[in-house]
Amino acid sequence: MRFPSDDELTGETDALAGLVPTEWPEDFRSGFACLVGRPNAGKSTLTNALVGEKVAITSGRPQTTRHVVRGIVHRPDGQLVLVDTPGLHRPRTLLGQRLNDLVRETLGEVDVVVFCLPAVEKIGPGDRYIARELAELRTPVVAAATKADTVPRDRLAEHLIAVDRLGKEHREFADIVPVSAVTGEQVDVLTEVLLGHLPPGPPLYPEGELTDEPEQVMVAELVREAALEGVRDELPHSLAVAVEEIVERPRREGDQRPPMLDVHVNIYVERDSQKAIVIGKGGSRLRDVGTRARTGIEALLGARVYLDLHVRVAKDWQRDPKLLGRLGF
Ligand SMILES: Nc1nc2c(ncn2[C@@H]2O[C@H](COP(=O)(O)OP(=O)(O)OP(=O)(O)O)[C@@H](O)[C@H]2O)c(=O)[nH]1
Repeated sequence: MRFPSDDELTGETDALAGLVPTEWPEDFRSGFACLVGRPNAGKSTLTNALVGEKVAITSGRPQTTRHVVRGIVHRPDGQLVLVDTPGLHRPRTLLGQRLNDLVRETLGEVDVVVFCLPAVEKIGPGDRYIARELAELRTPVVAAATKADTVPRDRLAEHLIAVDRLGKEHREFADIVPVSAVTGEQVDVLTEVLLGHLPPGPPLYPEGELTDEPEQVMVAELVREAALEGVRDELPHSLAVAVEEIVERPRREGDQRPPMLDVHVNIYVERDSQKAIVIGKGGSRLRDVGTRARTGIEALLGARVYLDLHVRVAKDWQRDPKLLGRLGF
């Protein structure tokens, strides 16, 4: 009963293929950035657009940072490492408080913060709360007017003015960049702006490296994404996912097919009504969730997967320190 190593999954023997380069241009810059913004602000989509491909996994390498790396942007003149921050929320629950401590710590340690403010929505109390928090930091903050493709130019201009005003009310933004992660418009500009905020230094990761997020976290996230699809508004923060076990099935000698993994996952919700939403009529929605998540997990792990999903009601899981610990908070 063990989780197969990366080597076994990819068939690669040289896990360190592509070492960190020993030579780099004199004016090379490298460092860390964090994307923040209220839920649905476009952080994940923008991360993928900046990295240029869907984040892939690699592991078994010491981390340069204590933080979870979401993606790495490689450019001839610099390297930008995007690290994860859990959502920045008003601390209403224990989860909120813990997240916020973690968020503050992370934000204080990166070189630049990207504050995502979607152009489709008016700036609201949630954004102001984050702006106030960011004003406490010394880290430069770049405001990204995300989802710029969704509004006409005049609305975008109004949004940019509102973003500028928000900065002036709290702490002026180092830059304001409209960007669309979907059309790719201005993604390069944003990358350039962010690189400009990094200190001079050597590349931190080998070229080709995209992220070193542990498999279990990535698997949990794929399930969470699938489970929230279409019901994000109803269950935004009431759903947590824990990967209980990933077990490789024994194989007959000489079997050339990819390994078969049993992946056991619990989805936690807070109320029976939420459980019903996740499961759907006669279990139809949960089956779809499973199919979607399984496809992603198979691509991620390079293995065939049997995905076993259980939806459990854990009343007030957000306030239960033991359960929070198990869920990785
Ligand atoms: N049209 C358009 N839609 C976008 C863009 N970026 C994100 N979206 C959509 O906006 C929704 C939310 O995007 P996410 O990237 O998941 O947002 P997030 O900030 O990571 O959300 P949380 O995980 O809830 O914090 C998704 O449906 C995306 O497809 C964009 O540039 N243009």
